[in-house]
Amino acid sequence: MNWDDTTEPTAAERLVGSVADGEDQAVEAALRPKDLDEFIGQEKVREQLDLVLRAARARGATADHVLLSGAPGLGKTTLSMIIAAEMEAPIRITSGPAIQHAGDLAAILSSLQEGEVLFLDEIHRMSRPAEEMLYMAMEDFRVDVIVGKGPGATAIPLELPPFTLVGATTRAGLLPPPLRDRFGFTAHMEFYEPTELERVIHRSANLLDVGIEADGAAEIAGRSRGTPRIANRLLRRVRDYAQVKADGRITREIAEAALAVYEVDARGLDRLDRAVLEALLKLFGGGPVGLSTLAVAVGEERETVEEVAEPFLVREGLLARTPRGRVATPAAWTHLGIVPPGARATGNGQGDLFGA
Ligand SMILES: Nc1ncnc2c1ncn2[C@@H]1O[C@H](COP(=O)(O)OP(=O)(O)OP(=O)(O)O)[C@@H](O)[C@H]1O
Ligand SMILES: [Mg+2]
Repeated sequence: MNWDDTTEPTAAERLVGSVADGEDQAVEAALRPKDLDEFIGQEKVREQLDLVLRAARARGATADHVLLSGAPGLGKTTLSMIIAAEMEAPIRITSGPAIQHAGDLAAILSSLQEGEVLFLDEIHRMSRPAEEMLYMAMEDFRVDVIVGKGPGATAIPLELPPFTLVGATTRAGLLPPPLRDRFGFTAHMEFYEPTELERVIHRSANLLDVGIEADGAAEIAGRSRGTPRIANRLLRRVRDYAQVKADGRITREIAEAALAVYEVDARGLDRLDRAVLEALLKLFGGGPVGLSTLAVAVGEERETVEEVAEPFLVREGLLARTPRGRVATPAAWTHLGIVPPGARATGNGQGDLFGA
């Protein structure tokens, strides 16, 4: 399998997908917190980063290199911009896939100003030669520029001004250890708690000039899969609904009705997630069942089920991957409101869906 591609497979335009779509990109800049105080949640990361940056400022030095790792939409790009803002330094933004040749990187590095923040998104997707050049740049603030080809090629050493590299990756495990080790500080971003997402939603609603009640924000937060990007996206869709179907104000009822239209359920599962779970429960008695069989049952590609639907179901404790196949957890039966076949003899007063 080719793990080089970090984008999710196409489960076309999922409302609960965590990777940014075009609309997200257009509006996200306006919703980004500008400094550490405004950045919600991630308490540990904020506290540690605050120390790193304060200490550097006090020394009048350039901050150490920072690696940000975490799932899409948790705030890595946002934090990189905050780091630059807190250091009152300019920021240069590029990404691993944009750096094909070591020369591309040399050109960027050699044009950095002293103290500048270089944000290297998707750093795990950089080419090998560029990566090796980066090792030296990070450690010694120096690069060797190769001039000429073949036997006549010579390496010309080039001094660089001190800079701060901020690398971001959704897959820290894919980074070669020599690269990982050259970061002075690594921040692991976690999924957000619902109460934190409520604060994200209130803040965004405020910026978008949308009226929202506490209940309404809580309802959206609970369906946002621990991800600010998804919270902001659901907020925009609920806002649309509130404007068209009501007076524009977001209440719990409005949020529920809007998200029912978009088929995002109370735990943030969408149609695909539910289809997978439903097939597992109804057709295979909760499993174990092989991935391929499950995929055929829901009419999707294996990869779509495995990479798009399953990670969240596993994270939520609704599905388990076992050596014998996929298995539903008790929480899955509860969530879909289906009584497991073995449970009817217990006579606990629940409806018997399977006949007497
Ligand atoms: N802690 C936070 N507080 C408030 N808003 C946040 C926070 N983290 C992220 N956001 C919002 O979520 C959106 C996505 O964040 P961002 O682009 O920084 O994610 P990312 O981790 O860089 O994602 P990707 O891996 O796709 O590049 C932004 O609009 C940002 O405003
Ligand atoms: Mg980003």
